Formats: sequence, structure tokens, C-alpha cells
Amino acid sequence: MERLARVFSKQDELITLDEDYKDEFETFKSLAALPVDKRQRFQQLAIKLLQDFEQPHDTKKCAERSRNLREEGNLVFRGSSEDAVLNACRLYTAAVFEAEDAVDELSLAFANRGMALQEYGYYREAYDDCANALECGYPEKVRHKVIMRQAYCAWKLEKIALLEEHLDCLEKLKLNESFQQQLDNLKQKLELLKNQANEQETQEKVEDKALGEILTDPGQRGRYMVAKENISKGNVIFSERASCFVPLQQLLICQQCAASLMSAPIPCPKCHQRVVYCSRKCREAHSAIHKYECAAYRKDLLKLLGVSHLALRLVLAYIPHIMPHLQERTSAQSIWDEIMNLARKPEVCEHAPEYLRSLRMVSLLDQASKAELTYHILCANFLQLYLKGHTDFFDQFRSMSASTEDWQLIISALILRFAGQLLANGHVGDALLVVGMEPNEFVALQPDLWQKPRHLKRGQLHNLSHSELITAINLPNLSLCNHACEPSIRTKFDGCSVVNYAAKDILHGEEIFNCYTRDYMNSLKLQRCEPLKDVYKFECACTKCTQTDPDQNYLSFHRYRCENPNCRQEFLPDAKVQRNNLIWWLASNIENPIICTVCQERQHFAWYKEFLELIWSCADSSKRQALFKAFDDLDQWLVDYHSLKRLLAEELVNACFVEIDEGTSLDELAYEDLARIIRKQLEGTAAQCGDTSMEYIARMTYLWDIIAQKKCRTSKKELLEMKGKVEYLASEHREVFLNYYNDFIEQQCN
Ligand SMILES: C[S@@+](CC[C@H](N)C(=O)[O-])C[C@H]1O[C@@H](n2cnc3c(N)ncnc32)[C@H](O)[C@@H]1O
Repeated sequence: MERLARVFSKQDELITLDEDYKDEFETFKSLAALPVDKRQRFQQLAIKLLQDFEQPHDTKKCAERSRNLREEGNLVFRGSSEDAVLNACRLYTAAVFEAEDAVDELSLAFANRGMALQEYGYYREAYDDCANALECGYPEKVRHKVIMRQAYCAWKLEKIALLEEHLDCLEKLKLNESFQQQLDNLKQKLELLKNQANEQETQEKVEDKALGEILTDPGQRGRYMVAKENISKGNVIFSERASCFVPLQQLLICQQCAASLMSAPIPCPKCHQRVVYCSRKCREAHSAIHKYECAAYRKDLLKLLGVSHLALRLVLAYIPHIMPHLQERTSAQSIWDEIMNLARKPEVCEHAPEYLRSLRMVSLLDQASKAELTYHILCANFLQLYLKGHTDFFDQFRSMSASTEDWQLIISALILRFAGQLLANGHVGDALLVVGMEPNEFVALQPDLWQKPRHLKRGQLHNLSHSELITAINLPNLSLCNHACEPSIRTKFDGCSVVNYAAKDILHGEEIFNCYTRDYMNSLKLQRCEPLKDVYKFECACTKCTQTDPDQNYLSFHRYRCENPNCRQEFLPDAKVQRNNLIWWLASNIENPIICTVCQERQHFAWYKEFLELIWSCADSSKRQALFKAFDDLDQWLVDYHSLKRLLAEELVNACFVEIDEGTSLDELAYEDLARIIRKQLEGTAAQCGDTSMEYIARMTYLWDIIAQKKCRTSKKELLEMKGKVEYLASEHREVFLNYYNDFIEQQCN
């Protein structure tokens, strides 16, 4: 990071930006027009840095590490422990990762992992690993073992054509008696399968609903979306699948579909374990992008470039669509003019291809600060030089009329343009992950959690309660929604797809709003204004911001009863006196004590410290009881759904579950208390964040665990209501939640 900053700062000294920002193309044209020696120095700085980023690599050491891990996996696999198979899968996965480009070891690691995955019941993944092993050159002598395994998995997956193919291949090999027996068995299975049913590829048909249409306002708010008909709360307004996203913080999620619950991640062997796929199919689908990014991942430079990495992905994904419009263009200027023509064409309808919808997103670079603009220019230039020097990206333009230099100019300008657009239009997607897991560990391979594929053990659902931002993602349809502090949509992120539900009833012709910041229930007006102005360059005039008391909703979650025995009145803190920060419990806000607005006495919150002390000692059952009582006593100071009550409930529940997870058994009353506190917390969460929010669902997992263990009373109504929330989860999580419900909870409906 430091090296890049140093180079950028030296480059910055060599360029002067015009006072008036014109556009991305003019910007790079003026850089190209720098005096030759200056321009060379400017570019050499970046080119040298790109070379310096190359990382040493020792294939022999990789092979050694991989072999050790695989051998460790073999020992575990042969062992008798309950978790042997999944633990072996973890070690074999580590062996696959560590092998990197040591293909001999890689093929063995894949083959062994395939064996363990098959044993555990992950047949699709096991099938892929057999193919991976063969592709990496699995030894000829023993290939029949892997092919037999593939055939077995194909049978389990009911893939008739694949099964036939593998059996044909095995027929041609010389097999010993035992393998011949297996082959004969599988041949019989094939006949049975053929008689059973026609193999049908279940194609998930994504219905392309769109209950919103796009209108344009000549003013600042530009394009916006309105309801084409009355839409009831909870209905789907529109869904969208992104073709471009990047994992945040180099998370190891599938680069193609953003799956986060992978059981057999397949890494790219060339870029030092930084890129993974959930299947061979995803790896294949992403190859057109990755072939240009692989070297950058290898140098580990993409993490330094923020939004420009996503901008690069847009360029890589859309260039093949844009190029046919530009075949005859002979100069950079005419190419750029045509791209801008495409970007300006009126919005035909929501069915315009994604690259056009993305080209048409608004950009706010003309309003960016000089420092911000310079940074994005230097990032775009850096990436263009990377593509030129370290990939064959520019070869595709050889058949075009314009020169490679022209295309270099265009690509720099396009990366800059997309980066500028993404600053105002980019989104971040979330998913439920496990807290505190090492970055190179995978949820689906944790033996403590699972009883079989996609079925958690009883009492383990709460481990999937950590909602984290995992992707920076381009969704040009969702980007058409303008901002209001009370959004009309609830967006569900499902890998790289989104589904937008109506968050309230919306009337025909009403504008459909997204919320770009924390909403009016979760922030003061002043706290929202700043990012809206800084990032999105507008002042919010939504109904919530313009009402007489714009903070009333937020403040209703901050009602106190005064501690002063002579006052004891209910009061709402004054946001101005509190300097727009009511979160006194954070250490950073210690200077912001809460003042009673009735008697003007400062509140000392002695009970808060006592509560935390009880949490720290909640391993002790008498302290635990005192803690439950202290929670009920919070009502003396915190009124209704005070947001601190929710937070303290969370601390309490987490602390108790740490004890439960460590084997402490709570008595019946304690479980009932815990369930009561979670229900209160859920009520508060529903009031402030909505009862379909990720916050709600995350906290609900704790109640499901208590119910699954038959430790608290419940009603059919409560169970069915909670089951309904699963709709708002990504499909891979929905499957796990529904399995859990069916395995442990459904039975209690009776
Ligand atoms: C994600 S885009 C929304 C779609 C945009 N109106 C368009 O024409 O493409 C965000 C930009 O739209 C404008 N915008 C969004 N909400 C607005 C609002 N409530 N008032 C004024 N401008 C708004 C701002 O320029 C903001 O940077």
C-alpha cells in the first residue's frame, strides 16, 4: 500500500489537472500530451512498481507443504473419529491450496479430497475433484480408480450421460477383479436409472418480474423508478443478476457466483490462493475475466485499488459487447465519441443489455475533489499499464482499425469512467458467515457444525449469525432507484443476484426508493446528510428529512427514564446538546454524556457497568440468574425498544451461548429466560430494522437453536412466522435453514 502511495504521490507531482474537469477521455488525452520525458517518467514509475510487485514462488516448497497436508489428511481419513471425513476434507483442501502450481501434488490432493467428499455425500463436488485430478495429470496407472469414482458420483447425481461416458471409458481399461465387480454393479445401476426416468436438467427459471418503470427528471434527481401498479408489502418488485462483482477484503468466495458456503473450493493454482470457485462450471464461466486478472492477483495488487478493481471487471466483461460497435473507428477520439453515443441513447426500457445500462449510469467525477480525481486517474492508468505489460488483453484489438495506442487511451478512460460511475452507483452485498473463522477456512468443512451435507447439527444454527459485507457489486437496475431515508425496498442479496421486495405498500405511480445510507430509524438526519453530500453529491429532501422533527423516529429508540430520584421523568435526549451522537456506550464517545432534558442532570449509568460485569462472569449460574434479572431491570432506565436494550440482549445471549457451546448445561428456567430475552430483542429489532432484516434473521437463529433443543415453549404460529423469514435469505443459506427447520423444529409444530 505504502509503495503504491509513494508512486502515486510522485506521479501526482508530474501532472497538472485542468481546473474544469471535461471527461475521462480528455483527461487521458492530456496525459498523453505531456512532454515526452515527463510522460516517460510518469509511466516508468508505474511500470517499475508493477515489476516490483512480483512475488517469489517456490514450486518445490509448495509441493512439500501440500504432500505433508495430504498425508496428514490420509491419517485422519483412516482414523475412527466421528469427524474424520470432514476433517480429512479440510486437510485435503489445504493440500489443494498449498500445492498451487505443483501439478503432481495438486492432482493427488484433488483425488484424495474427491474420495473424502464422496464418502461424506458431496457427490457433485467429489465428481468435480475427480475431473480436477485427471486434468492435472493423475498417474496413468491408477486413473481407473478416479474414473470409477466419477462414475459412482454420476450415478448418485443421476447423470445418465456422464455415467455412460465413464463406464465406456472403464470398459476399455484392464481392470482387476474387484474393479470389474464395481464396474458391473454400476452398469446395472445405469440400466435401472434409464428405466426410472428421463434425465431432466432442472433449470431454475428465474422469473424476470419488473413492477417498476424508469422515468427521467431533467433536474438533479435524473432517472428514477416508479411503480407500474399497486405493489403490496413483501411482493417482489424486480430481481437482477450481476455479471460484475468483486469479493471484498479478498474473501475467498466463488469469483463467479459469490457462493460463500463452499464445501470444495477450487483455487486458481497460479495466483497464490487468492481466487477460488465453488465448481468447475463457475471456474469455466469466469475464465474470460480471470485470464486478465490472474497476474494481478498473483502480484496482490488488486486489493490496493478499491473501486477501480470493480471498474476493471466492467471493462473486461463489457469490451466484447462494445467492440462490435467500434470496428470501423480509426481514431481514439471517434471510438470515444461512439461509446458516448451509446451511453447517451435514451433509455429504451429495462431490457437494454447490461453493458449499455452500465454505460448510462451517472458519474460524479466532475464534482470530485482534486485529490479524489487524481487518485482514480492514477488507478485507471496503473491498471491499463498492467493490462498492457502483463497480459495479452490488447491483442484482441489487432483486427480493429484503430491503433493499440488508441485503445490504451480508451481503456484507461473507460476504467476511469466506470470507477466514477461506481462511486455513485456501486452496491455492497452481504451474507451470513461464521464469526471468527480464519480467512482460509471454509464454513461447510467445519466438523463441529455439520451432521451431513447442508444439514447442521442440533444447536449449531447460531453460528451462522454473522452478517458481513462480502461483495462490491454492479447492479445497474437497482442503481436506477433514487435515495430516500425511508426506503421502499428491502434488497435481498443472493450471491451475485438481488431480489427487491416492497418494504411497504407502494401505490401505482409512486417513486420506488432505495436507501444509500443508514435509514431514518437508524440514524440522525445530520449523520445521513454527510455521506449523501460527500459521496452522492445531493442534499436529501425526502419526506423524513423535511418533516418538522426529522429525528423523532430515531430518537424513539433512545428514550430514557431519568436517574435523578427527584426527577424520574421520561425524556428524549436533545440531539444538538448531544452533538448528534447518542451512542455514549462506545468508548470513543465518552465525552458525550447524556443529559436529562427535564432536570438537566447528567446520567451516570452505573447499572451499565454492573450489567457488563455480570456478562463477564456469566459462567457462574447464580451470576447468570442475576444477569437475567438485570436485563429485566433495564426497563427502569431504558424505555420501550431502546436500542441499547437490544445491544445488551445481544451481549447477554452471545455470552450464554459461549457457555452452552463449551458444554455448560443451563437449567430449564435459564433457557426459558434466554428465549424470553431473545424474543424481546427480536421485537426491538423488528421495530427498528424490520422483521425481515438480516439483523432480525441473524438473532432469530439463537431462538431456533433453543427451540431445536426443546428447551423452551413455542407455538405453531411463532414457528411458522419464523420459517417465513427464510425467504429473505440467499438460496445456499435458505437450504441450510430449511433443513434445520425440518430436522429439528417442524416436529414441534404438533
Ligand atoms: C444511484 S444514482 C440514482 C439514479 C440516477 N438518478 C440516474 O439518473 O441514474 C445516484 C444519483 O442520483 C441522484 N439522486 C439520487 N437520489 C436523489 C435524491 N433523493 N435527490 C436528488 N438526487 C438524487 C444523485 O445524483 C445521486 O448521486
